[in-house]
Amino acid sequence: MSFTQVAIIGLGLQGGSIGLAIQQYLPEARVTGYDLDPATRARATERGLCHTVSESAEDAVASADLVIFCVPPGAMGAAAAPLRDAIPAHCLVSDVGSSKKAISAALAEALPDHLVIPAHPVAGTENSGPDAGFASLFRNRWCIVTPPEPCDLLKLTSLVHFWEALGANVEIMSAEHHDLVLAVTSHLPHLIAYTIVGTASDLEDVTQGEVIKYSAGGFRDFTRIAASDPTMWRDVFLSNKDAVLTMLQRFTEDLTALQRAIRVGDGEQLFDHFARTRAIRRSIIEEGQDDSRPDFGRSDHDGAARGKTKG
Ligand SMILES: NC(=O)c1ccc[n+]([C@@H]2O[C@H](COP(=O)([O-])OP(=O)(O)OC[C@H]3O[C@@H](n4cnc5c(N)ncnc54)[C@H](O)[C@@H]3O)[C@@H](O)[C@H]2O)c1
Ligand SMILES: O=C(O)C(=O)C[C@]1(C(=O)O)C=C[C@@H](O)C=C1
Repeated sequence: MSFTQVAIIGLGLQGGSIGLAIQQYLPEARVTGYDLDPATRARATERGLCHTVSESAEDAVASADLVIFCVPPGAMGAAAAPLRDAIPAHCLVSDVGSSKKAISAALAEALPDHLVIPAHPVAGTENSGPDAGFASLFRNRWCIVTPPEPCDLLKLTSLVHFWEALGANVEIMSAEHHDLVLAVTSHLPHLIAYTIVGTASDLEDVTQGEVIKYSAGGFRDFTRIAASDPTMWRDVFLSNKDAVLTMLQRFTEDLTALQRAIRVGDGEQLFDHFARTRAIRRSIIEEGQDDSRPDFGRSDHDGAARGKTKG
């Protein structure tokens, strides 16, 4: 079974990219959308992110067979609850939230009469809002699906096929496992970037502006990540608190070990550690997951995707 009427709630980076990707890769499907922000709805209409941008969420979902919530993690429940009666009974509900356990619970509570199969496309940029989306965002990227137990196998298969049609490689796992893995591969790196950029900025008083002025490659990479949307990332950390704190504890211990190696002059430990991490980077590139190459997976990127950072 393939979806013929997809409704997207939230028309920023993720919602806009899904809308454009459906129009490009699933031309037989119709896509409707809604965003709480009237300016975003207007811009979504101008950019053609959906076939129809509705003036109410109820209208957007009225004849949907798939509804995807693409709002910040902390807004999922509030966006879904008023739609309990408006979403057709047979319609599958999903989302794209960056954490899964808390969001799955919020959606299940808001929509107790519907089947909710949460998902997380591990694909994004530091940009947000209706100008940020592009059709090829999901190509060659992972999309992690975290079905409830038990789960309607036909609907699960349809959701997997949907993401594959948009170009993603789909992996299925539990919400708990997702949250642990993403805490270390995505959430912690963002926390580190937010910290180092804040620290460097605070140090500006001491260095009279030189930290920012002379910052080259390494720091610039951190500033890209630290420009990510504050609302979304506040919600990510609050909704994946336990896993992030577990990983942060481990990270702090490892950092302290390196700190000690520097203090006692243990060059061998430093060299061994850096050699190991360099090998990890190289294996990522060999697996074709390096997105530092220009236009990787973004060949039909329409230029608007590097839209301004919101927030
Ligand atoms: N940005 C990324 O790199 C990335 C990657 C994967 C998943 N995600 C997840 O995708 C979701 C959306 O992120 P994004 O980057 O597209 O954010 P975004 O800020 O670009 O878009 C979110 C949109 O949701 C709208 N919104 C907020 N509350 C709403 C409500 N109650 N009803 C309708 N619309 C509402 C906002 O007006 C905004 O336009 C988040 O849950 C995030 O965790 C983000
Ligand atoms: O490429 C980036 O800018 C991202 O931060 C994307 C990224 C990630 O950490 O990999 C961010 C959050 C997500 O939920 C998924 C993807």
